[in-house]
Amino acid sequence: MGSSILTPESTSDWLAPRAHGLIDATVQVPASKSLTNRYLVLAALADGPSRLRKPLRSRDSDLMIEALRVLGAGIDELDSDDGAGQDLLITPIDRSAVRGEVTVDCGLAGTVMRFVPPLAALLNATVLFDGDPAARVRPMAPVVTALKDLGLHVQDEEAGLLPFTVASTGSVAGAGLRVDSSGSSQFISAWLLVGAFFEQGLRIEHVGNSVPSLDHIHMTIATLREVGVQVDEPAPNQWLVHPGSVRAFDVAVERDLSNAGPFLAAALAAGGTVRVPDWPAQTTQVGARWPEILTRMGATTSYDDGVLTVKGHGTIKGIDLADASELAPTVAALGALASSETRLTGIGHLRGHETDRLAALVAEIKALGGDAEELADGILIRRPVDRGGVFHSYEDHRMATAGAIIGLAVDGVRVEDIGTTAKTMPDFPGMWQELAATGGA
Ligand SMILES: O=C(O)C1=C[C@@H](OP(=O)(O)O)[C@@H](O)[C@H](O)C1
Ligand SMILES: C=C(OP(=O)(O)O)C(=O)O
Repeated sequence: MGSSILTPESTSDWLAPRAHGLIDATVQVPASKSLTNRYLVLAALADGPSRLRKPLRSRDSDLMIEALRVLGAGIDELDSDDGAGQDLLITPIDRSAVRGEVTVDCGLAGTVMRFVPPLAALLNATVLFDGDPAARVRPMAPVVTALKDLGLHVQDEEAGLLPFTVASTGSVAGAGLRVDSSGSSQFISAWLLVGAFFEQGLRIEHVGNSVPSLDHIHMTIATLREVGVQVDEPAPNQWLVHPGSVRAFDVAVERDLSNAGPFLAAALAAGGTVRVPDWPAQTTQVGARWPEILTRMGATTSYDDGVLTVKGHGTIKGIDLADASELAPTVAALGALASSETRLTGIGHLRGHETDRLAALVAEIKALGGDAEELADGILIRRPVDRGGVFHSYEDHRMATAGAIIGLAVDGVRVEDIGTTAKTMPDFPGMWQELAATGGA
């Protein structure tokens, strides 16, 4: 009888499709999480209604939408011009209104938990911020310290972690902040996004070890400049936001190049060709690095008429790569299939992402027969995986997609909680099955 009983794990695990032949797929990836959530914040503060064309709709963007609604923004859905998607029309927050006590659910979204508390400082409101149990261990101290340094009343029961309450009258003099952003670039982006609304603007200086994910800070600055906010970088690790306003805007949101990563990586994992249309010619997304990374790992890539094409040729080479930021779990999955070592460095802060990604990757690669170890600021993958088994996702969308990549090439990989991919890609399981089916899965 024992053998016929399904354990809870076996009922909820998702058997990753195994591609037995070359794949040949064209994949439309959803819009960028990072751009969608920046545009949402800026639209909520703009001087008139703004329109986001085909933004991301996923758990992280829906948490941001709900947070901004709770704080007084109007957010309505509209059919896109081509009828093939939805746009969002955002009516900004009336900052003169008195809001009283409200609660914001941050889920597990770093962009919500780091970007929205500074916005609350601009309102006459008392806002309780909380999130998933897994969010309650993500680093938040630099946000709380900065709020206090600006003179706001913050009540945090456990110093520097969610949940906490921010009380503001809505007027902040601004001036200068020193922020330790060695744990996340979001600690800088958060203040850049709202600095123009402080009476004197905002001068921000990073103190501490190096700032990770610098591309995301460049994205914040580029986005601010698009909507008329003046931002200077007087010296490395220093930023100056001039007092001003956000011009209402109408923008088509770029596709998410980080989320394109697992699909492009599939061309190497399974062999074959993957095309991603609507690849921007110019972008601030860190995913712009995919052509270079995948070429170094053995693919050939080409870009023509807005379509990025990646072809795999049956071998995967290990890579030495610094500062891969949110691309790291995808590169690690390829590293776990590669014929030589992969060393990813400059990503120590991934220990504070959705889970401790360094520990999680090492544990899961070892569980499938590979060999890997944590480095002070990254991971080293020594030997590829050689068998299937359960690949735990730790409520982390990028761990789940890493398991799916490995499962394309290795029999019997079962990804625990594939639904966690809804954080940024609600249709991932279906899109992945479709891609794998082109390889005979
Ligand atoms: O600002 C953003 O949109 C993000 C910044 C990065 O955070 P870290 O600096 O914590 O890596 C990135 O990894 C995250 O997925 C999104
Ligand atoms: C680190 C990530 O997310 P977050 O925005 O929650 O920090 C990520 O998406 O890889």
